[in-house]
Amino acid sequence: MTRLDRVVVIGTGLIGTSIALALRHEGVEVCLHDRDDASLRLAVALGAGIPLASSEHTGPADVAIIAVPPAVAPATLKSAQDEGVAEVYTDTASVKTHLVRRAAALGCDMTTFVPGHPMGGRERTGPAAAQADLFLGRPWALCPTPDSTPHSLAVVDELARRCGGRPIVMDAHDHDQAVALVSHLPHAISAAMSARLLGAGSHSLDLSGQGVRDVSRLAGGSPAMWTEILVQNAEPLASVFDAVIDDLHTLAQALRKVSAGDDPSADVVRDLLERGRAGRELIPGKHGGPATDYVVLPVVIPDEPGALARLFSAAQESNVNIEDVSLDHSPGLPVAVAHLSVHPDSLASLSEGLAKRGWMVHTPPSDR
Ligand SMILES: NC(=O)C1=CN([C@@H]2O[C@H](COP(=O)(O)OP(=O)(O)OC[C@H]3O[C@@H](n4cnc5c(N)ncnc54)[C@H](O)[C@@H]3O)[C@@H](O)[C@H]2O)C=CC1
Ligand SMILES: O=C(O)C(=O)Cc1ccc(O)cc1
Repeated sequence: MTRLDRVVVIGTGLIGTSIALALRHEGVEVCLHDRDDASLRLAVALGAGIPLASSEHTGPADVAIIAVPPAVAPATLKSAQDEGVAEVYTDTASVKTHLVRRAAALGCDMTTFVPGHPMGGRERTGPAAAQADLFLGRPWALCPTPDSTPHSLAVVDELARRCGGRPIVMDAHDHDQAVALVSHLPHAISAAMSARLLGAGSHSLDLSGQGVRDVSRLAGGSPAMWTEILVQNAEPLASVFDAVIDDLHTLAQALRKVSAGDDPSADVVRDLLERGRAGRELIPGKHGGPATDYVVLPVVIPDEPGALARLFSAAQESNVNIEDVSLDHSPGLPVAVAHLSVHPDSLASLSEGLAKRGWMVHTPPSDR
């Protein structure tokens, strides 16, 4: 097994601290560094490791992880290598071709460097949002350069696995094309949709339900960091945008025709919705297999302490495993709606079990 006894994390924000916490759980010794003292102190207080500056070790660590914003990642790598903090280096930046080009131009040692990208994250930044299980079951792209040694790749592969991730080795160019579609496009669409809300009056915003919350989640990310990401992946991203704009343009045209009385144009609308549903079904589940299509059972619950606990225990008495749960609650109302996600085979037992125990359930129709 590849040795991973001591690591250095540079950049103790969301990603760096999450990696550090995951490695601490594995018993790995972690030294931390951040240019911002407050971030470093919080990461230390969370148990992510000890400050690099106070470490008694003088020799290089097994691997250093550069988890800083994309624009400063190449220069941070260069100074870490100049100081000899580790034998092997990786990073977590969301775009790879730009980083590799800049790192080579700065004279970084490309033999000990294996660019990486863990595909786990959230829309919050900083160590306070860090989670040890952020990468559990998530893909972790490894994009070795032509110069990266097999030993360097083996060390970074081991690092990703010890954090619970699934390493996938790929070329930096292919990586950037892929993330343009599956990561950067969703973020930009979330921002574009949410930006529309700026002009909306409160009479519109008051009607906000789960749909607008779901689609706007990513727009909550850091505009500064995401500008760096989108700008670094400009070409692949612009091409994906063109395709989406084509779809939306066709949709707008069809809607105008329908509104002018051309009923058959509704087929164009349906076609996009059908393709959308089919595309969504292709997204692999968290653990790489086909996505499990859970069904959601809405249950009305009183807005009072202990209501959720009673609901869960009723589900347990019905012998049903709840896979996920979300709550919809309108301010001022004495009730909320708990959406319980369960395996389709369990829906009937859960629905009957809860109804029998006095809960108000709304069994969904089988298809819409
Ligand atoms: N946010 C996300 O969900 C994901 C982000 N990434 C990538 O991971 C990297 C880090 O992102 P986050 O942790 O979200 O950002 P963050 O803003 O939470 O953390 C970045 C940290 O880097 C520190 N930093 C900045 N310049 C530095 C320097 N020169 N030397 C030392 N520390 C420095 C900052 O003080 C901050 O604590 C980015 O490159 C991002 O593209 C990758 C996967 C997911
Ligand atoms: O919030 C989410 O769902 C994400 O997908 C997070 C994310 C953000 C940036 C990345 O480079 C990779 C993953």
